Amino acid sequence: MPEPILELRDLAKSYGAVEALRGVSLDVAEGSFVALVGASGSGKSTLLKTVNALVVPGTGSVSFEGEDVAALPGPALRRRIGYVFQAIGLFPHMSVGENVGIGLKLAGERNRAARIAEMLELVELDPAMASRMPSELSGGQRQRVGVARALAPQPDLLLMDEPFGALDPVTRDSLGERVRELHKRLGLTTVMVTHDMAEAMLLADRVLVMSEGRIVADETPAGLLSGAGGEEAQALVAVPRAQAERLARIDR
Ligand SMILES: Nc1ncnc2c1ncn2[C@@H]1O[C@H](COP(=O)(O)OP(=O)(O)OP(=O)(O)O)[C@@H](O)[C@H]1O
Repeated sequence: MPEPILELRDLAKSYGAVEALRGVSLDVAEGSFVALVGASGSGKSTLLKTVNALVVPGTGSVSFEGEDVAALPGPALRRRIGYVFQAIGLFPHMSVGENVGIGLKLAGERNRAARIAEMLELVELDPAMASRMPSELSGGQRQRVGVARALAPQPDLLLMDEPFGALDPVTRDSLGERVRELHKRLGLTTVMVTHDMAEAMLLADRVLVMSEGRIVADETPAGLLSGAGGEEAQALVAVPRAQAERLARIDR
C-alpha cells in the first residue's frame, strides 16, 4: 500500500447552525484519484478546502505529507497543493501567461516563460495564447489555463472543485480525460469534487459519497457498478445507468 499523502481526522465544521462537516476521517493514498460526490450542500467543497487550509475546521486535523496543514505557511501550501475551481477562475487583469506563472512568480522563479509555454502545451493550448487576456478565451480554454496554473509549481496534490461544471459536454469529457492522463503522467494525487456520478466513475479510482456532512460511501467505480455503497450511492449511480438504458431503447 502506498503511504497516505493526506490524513484527515475527525473533522467537524459549523457555519452558525449549519453543520457542514460532522466527523470526517479519511486517508488518501499517494497517486490515487479520488472523486467526492453527493447532494448540493452535503459538505464536499468545505471538506476539500480544509485540505488547503482555505477552511479551518472547528475540530479535527488535516495532515498533508505528514505535516499538519495548520502549521504550514500559506505560500508553501499553495505551491505544494494545486487548486482548480469553477467560480472565481482566472485573474482578469493578468494575461494568460501571467496567470499560469503566478505561482512560479510567488516562488521567486525568474525564467518563467519556458515553463509557462510548457504548461500551456501540457493542457493542449497554443503557447502563443500566453499574451491573451482571460476575457479573450472560451470557457473551456479558461479552464485549461486554470489547470495549467495549478500544475505550474509542480504540486504533489491537485484539488479540483467542479472544474468542468460550466463546460459543454464534449469539452468537459475531453478535458476530464486530459486531466486523468496528466494525473498519471505527473504522478499526482488528485481529489475532485463533482456533481456528476458518471464523471466520477470514469475518472476516479475511488469515489466518496457525502451526505449531510459525512462520508456515507467509499467505493471503487467497479464496486459501485456492481451495487455496493448503500442506498445514497446507488441512487446516484442509477442516474447515468437509467440514461444509458433510455438511450439504448431509442428506435433507430
Ligand atoms: N462560508 C459559509 N458560510 C455559511 N455557510 C456555509 C459557508 N460555506 C458553506 N456553507 C454551508 O455549509 C454546507 C456545506 O456547503 P458545501 O459548499 O461544502 O457543500 P457542497 O456539497 O460543496 O455543495 P454544492 O454541491 O452545492 O457546491 C451548506 O449548507 C452551505 O450552505
